[in-house]
Amino acid sequence: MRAEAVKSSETFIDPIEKHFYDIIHLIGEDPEREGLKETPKRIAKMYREIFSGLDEDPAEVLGKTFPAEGANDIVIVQDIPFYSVCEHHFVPFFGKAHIGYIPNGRIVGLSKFARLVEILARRPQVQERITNQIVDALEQVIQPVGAIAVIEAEHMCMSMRGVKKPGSKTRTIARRGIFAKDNGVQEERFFRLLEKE
Ligand SMILES: Nc1nc2c(ncn2[C@@H]2O[C@H](COP(=O)(O)OP(=O)(O)OP(=O)(O)O)[C@@H](O)[C@H]2O)c(=O)[nH]1
Ligand SMILES: [Zn+2]
Repeated sequence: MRAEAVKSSETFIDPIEKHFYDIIHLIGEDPEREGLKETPKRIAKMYREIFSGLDEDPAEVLGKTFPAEGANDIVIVQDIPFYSVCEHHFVPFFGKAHIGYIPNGRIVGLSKFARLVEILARRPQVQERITNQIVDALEQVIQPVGAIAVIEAEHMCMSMRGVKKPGSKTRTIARRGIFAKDNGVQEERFFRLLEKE
């Protein structure tokens, strides 16, 4: 591979730009050719966007909750689409998240589930961690009777490179409270209700 390209760092607004300028050179391309000239800047801007979840706190996103006396049965928000970045290869993995919980006097605004998935996905991640962080955030903020999250995703690092198996899906699950304690009774209900879709 080539040596690092020479361009004064003053010409870069974002330090990420400088590093991508060098990477483009190192792979054997010309970072000064017209089509690539603005690419380091675009990538820097994109990285600030797709990793913006690192600056956000899941508990804060769910922070606003509401009382709901008598709401003591399962609530499911399903098919929340997301795009994340695999922390091993820095290529996308994407799919859908399904979240269920049984309230314990307090409920969460429905949009906040999508916001929660969004900020957890906008970080370098592994699928298992996002799944667990979803239920941990719910536990922390509203102490539900139980919480469950399922994520189904395709990993580009398995599709476009490496083992090259496009279409293969990974499913992860995380359970807290009653979902982990009642020998699968609530978990089975959750999956039955999901299948109704
Ligand atoms: N458990 C888990 N593994 C992941 C996730 N995303 C990517 N991986 C895996 O991370 C692993 C990294 O394995 P390594 O052997 O260190 O890297 P590699 O040589 O590039 O592996 P290959 O992908 O098999 O070519 C691979 O098996 C990926 O499939 C994820 O969200 N969860
Ligand atoms: Zn990967």
